Amino acid sequence: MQNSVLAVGLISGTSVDGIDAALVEITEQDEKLQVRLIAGHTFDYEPNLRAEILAVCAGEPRAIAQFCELDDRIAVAFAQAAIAIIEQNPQPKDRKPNFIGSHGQTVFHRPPLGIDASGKTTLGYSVQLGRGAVIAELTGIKTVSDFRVADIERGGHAAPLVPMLDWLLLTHATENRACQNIGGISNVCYLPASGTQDLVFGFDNAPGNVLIDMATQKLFNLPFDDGGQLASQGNFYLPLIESWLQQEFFHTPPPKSTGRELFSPSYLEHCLEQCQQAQLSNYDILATLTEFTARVIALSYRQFLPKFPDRVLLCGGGCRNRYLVERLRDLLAPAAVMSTDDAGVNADFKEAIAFVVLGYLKLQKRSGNLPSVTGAKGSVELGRVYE
Ligand SMILES: Nc1ncnc2c1ncn2[C@@H]1O[C@H](COP(=O)(O)OP(=O)(O)OP(=O)(O)O)[C@@H](O)[C@H]1O
Ligand SMILES: CC(=O)N[C@H]1[C@@H]2OC[C@@H](O2)[C@@H](O)[C@@H]1O[C@H](C)C(=O)O
Repeated sequence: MQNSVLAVGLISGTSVDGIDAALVEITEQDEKLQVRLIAGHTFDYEPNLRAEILAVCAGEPRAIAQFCELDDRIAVAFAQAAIAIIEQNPQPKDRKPNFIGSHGQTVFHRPPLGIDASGKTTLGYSVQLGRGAVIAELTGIKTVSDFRVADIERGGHAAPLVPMLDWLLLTHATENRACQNIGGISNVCYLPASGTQDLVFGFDNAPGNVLIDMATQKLFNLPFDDGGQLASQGNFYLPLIESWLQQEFFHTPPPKSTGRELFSPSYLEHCLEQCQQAQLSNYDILATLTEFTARVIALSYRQFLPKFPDRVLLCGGGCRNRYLVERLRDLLAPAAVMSTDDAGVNADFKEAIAFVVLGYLKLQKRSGNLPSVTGAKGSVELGRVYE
């Protein structure tokens, strides 16, 4: 049976740089999914809204009423992004999207702590703002949202969730692959050749651009290190990197997830103080933070992946940082390193596409999580539908 749907995927990630919107057509035949990206666009947050999101992410206290107001402001921005991408890309016969899959904006993420000696269970907690009900109301389109809740209820980390898309679209017949997302935070998904769903393995493995971005803003008053050109003018300082690599998170076995709670402004401050004590120039500092990011990724492969991959497929904004990619090529040899663009999945909009696919699975009453990745007790449908 062939089934074709049109949908919009929406996400703002941990970089908080803007809302990624993807207009996508999904076609399914004999359980083989085909995903066509019709259009992708990033809609920048209005600066005041972005500043408020970053303040909440950094743990600044807010009254519950302010928090709810922020939730609705984000939802309105998401709805506007959906409407804009639909209007900018009129479809034949005035075809309208069947649904929106919206991840929202993560502002807090705490992994599950499991069961302690006294028998107390602490489930994870993950807060995404931009409620689906408002998006559905403003767009008039059925919206699937709240994707992380059900996995958390089963004891999982509810992150990363994109490995379902990686498995569906990027598994290779003979090659062991790793999909490496470098967003604000980095996460990896290991796809064994012709592997079944239960053999997929993935986890949040490193900071992504978060430290590099914060340092670029602080030291150079620029939003990010375009192409890695600032870092490429410096020399990295290995003794500091080696000491930073000792951090517990990097040595904790998966399942594991993290966020801006760990790689926070105060984490960066601590790094910067040490760099200044070592008398590094601003260029050296960026080179050191970039090398640190690349080495954490490489270390995680050697420590935790079942096998070293034949090929690494990069996605997320970090794959536009040429210096970082060059360092990864060196550190991940002999694996071939390229972008998911070269394997048929747009590297900038992969996460937005993933939330279309997860929304599609929900509407088909199919499970969306991978317990082998999130550590949940079982497979479960992800998301809540708002009409
Ligand atoms: N040309 C470029 N050169 C260097 N870095 C870039 C470039 N373009 C984007 N980036 C980096 O990518 C970041 C955005 O990446 P992305 O949109 O994948 O993050 P995200 O989706 O917010 O994060 P996450 O995947 O953790 O949720 C920017 O903040 C910037 O650091
Ligand atoms: C809680 C949360 O939003 N986590 C993000 C974050 O950003 C990257 C990494 O950490 C990943 O685990 C996840 O996002 C993507 C979309 C995911 O769930 O696959």
